[in-house]
Amino acid sequence: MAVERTLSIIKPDAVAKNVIGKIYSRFEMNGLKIVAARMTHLSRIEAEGFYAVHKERPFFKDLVDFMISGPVMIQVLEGEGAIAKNRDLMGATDPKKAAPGTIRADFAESIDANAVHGSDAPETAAVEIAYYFPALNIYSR
Ligand SMILES: Nc1ncnc2c1ncn2[C@@H]1O[C@H](COP(=O)(O)OP(=O)(O)OP(=O)(O)O)[C@@H](O)[C@H]1O
Repeated sequence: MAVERTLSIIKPDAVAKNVIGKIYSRFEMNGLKIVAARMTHLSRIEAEGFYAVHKERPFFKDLVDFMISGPVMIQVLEGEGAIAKNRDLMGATDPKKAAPGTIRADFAESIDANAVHGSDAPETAAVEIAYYFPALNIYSR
């Protein structure tokens, strides 16, 4: 399987719960390396731009309001099959439907406050990584 990179965001609910380290452990224990990371408090413009594909969806305003409600931790994960592996570790979007042992089953409260984001395909991973990290700030390992 090819080595890939994917964009991960630990959302405001999980940052507020103080579980960044626990989530990072899951990445590391499953062969995903953190090759770039940054804590930030997104502006409304940044969050709207990031989720632009969802702008016609009924939940768009709530999603943006939530993403700017507190600091987030944004990272690039690298590893074999990193995109699918991260999605597996995250679990289903709705934590009530997420498999036991996944990040969302263990740390998320609701479909809005669902602890993490992860890119869903190579094309979106490339766009999302470029959105938050200039290439020169990512270290190959
Ligand atoms: N029906 C919904 N009601 C409220 N919020 C929703 C709903 N569907 C999705 N969302 C929110 O919008 C985010 C993006 O939706 P998407 O369908 O891309 O989910 P995802 O791919 O599982 O999650 P993410 O893109 O955050 O990794 C979700 O993580 C969730 O927080």
